[in-house]
Amino acid sequence: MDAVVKKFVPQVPHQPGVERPSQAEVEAAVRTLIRWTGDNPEREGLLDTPKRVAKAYREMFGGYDMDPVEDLGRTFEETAGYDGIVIVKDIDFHSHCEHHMVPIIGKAHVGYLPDGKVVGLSKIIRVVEIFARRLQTQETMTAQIASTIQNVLKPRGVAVLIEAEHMCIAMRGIRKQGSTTLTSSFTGAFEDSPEEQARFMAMVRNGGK
Ligand SMILES: Nc1nc2c(ncn2[C@@H]2O[C@H](COP(=O)(O)OP(=O)(O)OP(=O)(O)O)[C@@H](O)[C@H]2O)c(=O)[nH]1
Ligand SMILES: [Zn+2]
Repeated sequence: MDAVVKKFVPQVPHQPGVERPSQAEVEAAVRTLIRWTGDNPEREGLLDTPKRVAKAYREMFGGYDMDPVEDLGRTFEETAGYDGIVIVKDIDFHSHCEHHMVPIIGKAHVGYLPDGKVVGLSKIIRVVEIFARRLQTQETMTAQIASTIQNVLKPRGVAVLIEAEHMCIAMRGIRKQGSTTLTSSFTGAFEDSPEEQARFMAMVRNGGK
């Protein structure tokens, strides 16, 4: 995990060298997929579907047009000296697996140890959203959230735990419902300290009780 975190460079909105197709090209591609299912794209109920799918894709994959660095740039230093752990837990997300382009549905838990400044809590949620709204593996998404917060906010450490169900496992292939995949990424003080990791995990599990 460490190697992934160190290699990651916050991504520019579009992948370099990728040019977006035209609306007509996307709609034609959706008509092709409809024919691949065995249905008829010319029947009435499917006539507007290519347009709807193109619009839905722009929304579900809107993370390529968003920059997490911007959101994390707005910080506050007036915290009355608070330097304890901050955790935003149970952040629901929907992503899509990069292998099958079907949903990954889960929750992210993100914690950090401030170093003189904190960030708006909604910005942590936005970072999760931005990486979720891209084609992903769960491991990559976990590492991207941790390393982006570490690199931009520069706290003493970041902890990310993601638990998710992959529809490519539930709906097709092995067709196993209800399995949950857990991934975690730790940077800074969390990376070096099993006690800090355990404290994060306990607070996520028990809400700090
Ligand atoms: N590591 C990892 N694997 C994932 C993730 N999402 C899906 N996968 C797996 O990616 C693998 C792709 O395997 P392949 O053998 O290339 O593709 P496939 O023939 O469709 O595989 P099956 O799903 O086993 O039918 C599968 O084992 C999926 O379960 C993820 O987020 N992380
Ligand atoms: Zn998949």
